[in-house]
Amino acid sequence: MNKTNPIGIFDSGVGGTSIFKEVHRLLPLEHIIYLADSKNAPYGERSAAEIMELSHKNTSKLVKAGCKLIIVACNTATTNAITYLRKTFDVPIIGIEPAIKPAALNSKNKVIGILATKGTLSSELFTKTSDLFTKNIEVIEVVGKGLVEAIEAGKENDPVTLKLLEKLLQPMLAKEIDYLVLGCSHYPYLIPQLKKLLPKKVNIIDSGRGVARQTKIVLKSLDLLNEEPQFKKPQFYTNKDIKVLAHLIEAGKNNFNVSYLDF
Ligand SMILES: N[C@@H](CCC(=O)O)C(=O)O
Repeated sequence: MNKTNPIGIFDSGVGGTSIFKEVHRLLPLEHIIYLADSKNAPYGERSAAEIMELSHKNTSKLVKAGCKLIIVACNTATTNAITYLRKTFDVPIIGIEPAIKPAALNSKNKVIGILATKGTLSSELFTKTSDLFTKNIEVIEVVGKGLVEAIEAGKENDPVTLKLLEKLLQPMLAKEIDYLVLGCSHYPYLIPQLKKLLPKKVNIIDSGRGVARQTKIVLKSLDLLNEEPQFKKPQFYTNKDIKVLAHLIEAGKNNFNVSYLDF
């Protein structure tokens, strides 16, 4: 494998672009190929077998494109399929999991909230991690049903989305959480709306920076970090609508390529 080969990132849709941004910020010399499987979103309501099959399809495409490392920028795909992917593909694979550990360690109230998909919250991997770090912590888990669809449709500011968000936060507000963990890579796109609905003392955390840092560590350890200037623009592919994706990554302002691809 060559240092100049691309990093491959996939998500069930546009949400993983929140992870892409952190990776691109930390590793600007890396060429990145991003797959948005928006046609099959949301993954969170699918069975573990379906999530594995879709994750296999996406990883296979990125491996065939010569990617030197794959980032599963989707909590639902990571928690349901990463063990299988690592067994199946001979390429380093980095996943994303809800940042429960820092929330649990830093919570003063000892009550934290986690907003994620049904697929993530019901996965074995999530349950194991959560049990490990939340011994003396109350965890209020809420399935963000409907939020991925809203973001995929570019409706973050729609009154229906805001009402839904308000309803989803109710159980967490009632228990006075002081940390909200965003356990889905789509949700960082709702941070401005969440800030308006939550008291100031509530810290909102996601896993984007951690994934970027981990990517750098792994590439360095394998001597695969690209150190040469590189002129290839990050390449995004979607199998649905390019408009929302282009808007989220500000493709007009940034020098990014967005194309339609049937995959
Ligand atoms: N990006 C989402 C995928 C959710 C979905 O498609 O339901 C995640 O991190 O879980």
